[in-house]
Amino acid sequence: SAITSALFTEVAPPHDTSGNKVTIVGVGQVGMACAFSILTQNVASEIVLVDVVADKLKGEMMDLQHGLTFMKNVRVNASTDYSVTANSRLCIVTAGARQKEGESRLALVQRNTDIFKGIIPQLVKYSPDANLLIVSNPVDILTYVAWKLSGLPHNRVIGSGTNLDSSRFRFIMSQRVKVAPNSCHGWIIGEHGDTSVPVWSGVNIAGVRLRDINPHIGTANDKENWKDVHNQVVQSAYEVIKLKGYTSWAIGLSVGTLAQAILRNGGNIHAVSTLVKGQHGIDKEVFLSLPCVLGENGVTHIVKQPLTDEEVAMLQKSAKLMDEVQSNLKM
Ligand SMILES: NC(=O)c1ccc[n+]([C@@H]2O[C@H](COP(=O)([O-])OP(=O)(O)OC[C@H]3O[C@@H](n4cnc5c(N)ncnc54)[C@H](O)[C@@H]3O)[C@@H](O)[C@H]2O)c1
Ligand SMILES: O=C1N[C@](c2ccsc2)(c2cccc(Oc3ccc(F)cc3)n2)CC(O)=C1Sc1ccccc1Cl
Repeated sequence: SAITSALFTEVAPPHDTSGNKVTIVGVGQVGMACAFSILTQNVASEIVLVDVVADKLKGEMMDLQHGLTFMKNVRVNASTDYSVTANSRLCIVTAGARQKEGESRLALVQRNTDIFKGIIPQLVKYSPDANLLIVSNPVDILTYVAWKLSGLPHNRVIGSGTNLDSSRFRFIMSQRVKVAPNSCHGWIIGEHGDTSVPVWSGVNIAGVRLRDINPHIGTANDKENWKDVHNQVVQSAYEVIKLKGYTSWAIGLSVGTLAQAILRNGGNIHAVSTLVKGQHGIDKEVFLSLPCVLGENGVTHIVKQPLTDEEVAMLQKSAKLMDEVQSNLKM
């Protein structure tokens, strides 16, 4: 235009994409909480949104764009066409159908698997070098589905897994001990949701293991009933749903932190869902959460936590059940 030609002398053609591009598929409650978290934590230089509902997609894009003057150099774009996602370094998938009243989790899995058949190949077509971060539920099985549909190496297909479970555990623990949540340490591993596994031997504050103070911690005969902390992790998920109808902010902050570890090649360790065949006696191709080192090549290492026989048995039970569900899926 007359203004831009009066304003600028072009030196070289600008690239149409930036170095730190993140795609988010699904602009529902979770997807937009992830977008806002990534935007405000300055994780990405470009955020691209994809959804099938065009009006909501454009509205969410515009609403974020109108706030960009308050942020550092971030671009926000959106389209129902996956070509807009080209050259993403990280693709986050929050798309999916919600569990219907009385719907079995297996039925939900098949519905979301069918949705993934239209998403995952498109993401890989335009960003073959990207990491995939799966959030949609059931997240462990859908991370397996995404891995199979993508053809990517398993280290680059990650599920948010028990990252949110672990964060809720640490917060509830902090309320008991009355110190900051990020100074309370504990790892929840295994299957995300109702059947996750708290590793009581690792629960510590400043390296002081609570089990060394209370040897019964996490057991039925613990007078302080620390086992209830894990029960509250599950109950609080249902309570938030009952109170506000969905959950968003905690999972959004969790995903923002995982995205930062991956995009900054941070080497940070988080409980995320990864291929656990060969770990803790598991011989099935299933994804469960263990403490993983995260960087730009996805999961680079798995921490070999010493676990009790009971903890190993719970992991193996989840692995068996998930393998059965996966074998019944029409991929
Ligand atoms: N892993 C976790 O810890 C965790 C925590 C909370 C929620 N979740 C899961 O995240 C998912 C999203 O939750 P929500 O509350 O945002 O749901 P939502 O219904 O608000 O949003 C889902 C979005 O996906 C979109 N969508 C549906 N089919 C699509 C397709 N084929 N392509 C692109 N987009 C599509 C919908 O249009 C909608 O905007 C659910 O599966 C939920 O269970 C996981
Ligand atoms: O906080 C959350 N909100 C959820 C949700 C979000 C929108 S609709 C339902 C939610 C809550 C309760 C049960 C529930 O049921 C499912 C259904 C499928 C599934 F694979 C996992 C849980 N889902 C999704 C979800 O995974 C969480 S985290 C969570 C859930 C249960 C126990 C412990 C935790 Cl840490």
